[in-house]
Amino acid sequence: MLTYLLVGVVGGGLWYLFIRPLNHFERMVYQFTLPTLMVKDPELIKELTIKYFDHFTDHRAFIRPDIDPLWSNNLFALTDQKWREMRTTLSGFFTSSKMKHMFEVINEVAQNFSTHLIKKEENLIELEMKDTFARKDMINLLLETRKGHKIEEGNTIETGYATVQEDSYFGRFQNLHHYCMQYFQNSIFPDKVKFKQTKYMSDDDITSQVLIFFFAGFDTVSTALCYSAHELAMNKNIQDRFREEIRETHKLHNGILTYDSLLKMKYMDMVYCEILRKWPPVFLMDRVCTKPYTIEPKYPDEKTGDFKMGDMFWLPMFGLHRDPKYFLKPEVFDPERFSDENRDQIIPYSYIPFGSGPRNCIGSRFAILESKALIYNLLLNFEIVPTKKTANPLKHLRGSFQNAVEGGFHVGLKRIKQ
Ligand code: HEM
Repeated sequence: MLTYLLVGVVGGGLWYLFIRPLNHFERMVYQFTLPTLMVKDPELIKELTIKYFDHFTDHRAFIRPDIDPLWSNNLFALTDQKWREMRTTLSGFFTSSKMKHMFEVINEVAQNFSTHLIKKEENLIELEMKDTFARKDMINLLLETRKGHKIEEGNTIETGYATVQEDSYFGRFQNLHHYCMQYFQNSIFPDKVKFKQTKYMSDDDITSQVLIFFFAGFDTVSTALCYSAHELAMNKNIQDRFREEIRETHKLHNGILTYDSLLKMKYMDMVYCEILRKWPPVFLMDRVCTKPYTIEPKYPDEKTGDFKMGDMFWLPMFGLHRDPKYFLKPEVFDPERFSDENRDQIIPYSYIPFGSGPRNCIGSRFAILESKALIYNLLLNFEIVPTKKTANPLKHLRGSFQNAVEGGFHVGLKRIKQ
């Protein structure tokens, strides 16, 4: 009896402290002693991230500027006015025309990825994408940073950031990213960037931005690609239809992929949007209150939600994207959710893989472009199939800070004879 009482009291206390629903829109969680509002209501997401963005401009700082200036000066970590100025400067580097300008490089490396696999001359290449990429390439990246701006003949590609060995398949994709980052550094940031007519970005500022572009895009894009490979392997019909569209585009443009033709591919876009819906690489994002704010109650029995400076809220991407209120049968991989007819039914701000408002992902265009270029070249030459090692359903690895799955992403690549 006493045990039941104890369990009831402790359980109730924990529930009250950590997961009690307060209002229609929210759930309070604690990061140790720091109360954090988990915002579940799309309308409130809009209110806090767009309409009253001025009250919640920053992400939480993990590293003090005096300890690591390189980290704290990057766009993700910058706060308030410094963030505004840097964001204004950097936004110009991610416009459609800049992406168009980079496309040749992006596609060249994406093609190289497929060519390398074709050279294997194996009927079925069995791969674990994430593992290969994470273990081998991070080591290479850290140890072999060197100069150079070329793709060499043979089995090794050199970039300004890394040398990736020939058996490292998704590393070849990573090179796409490294290569483009080098482009940013060499071509878009010549010597010093002019900053608001009077100021200049220092070398350290530039390095900080290149650092965050690399890290923010490093794991996210390759994670999205791993999930893409898995879902396409498990959904043959979708893969076949997707390849059909790729072949049509290939034929129509005499085998030359252009920026415009890639982005015109509707089914590709539907598939990639659905990947980011079902498997958002960033499953949670934070904001810190920088100016006091009160959320007004919506229903008579609700209380106001008072934010003071330093309080936080979280945007739960994964939770929203898997909520049956917003996406029917959320576990089902269904690109039709993003067809022209159905897209309008998606409740605004229930789908936010790149975050929301002025602080959203600055690299989203770039991420989409490099992912699509890689998938295009891959599907043109290979059928992605499940192997004995393919886990289905995938299970997220608990206790990992990264977005990883139990046992890894195993698929097979079957060469398509042209
Ligand atoms: C599929 C790939 C990617 C996903 C899902 C993703 C997602 C996100 C999310 C959710 C945020 C936070 C947005 C918010 O707080 O509202 C973010 C911020 C950011 N991302 Fe990405 N990202 C991706 C790829 C990239 C790439 C390729 C780059 C760089 C080239 C990049 C650079 C950044 C930067 C610099 C920020 C901070 C923006 C700021 O604070 O102003 N991301 N990203």
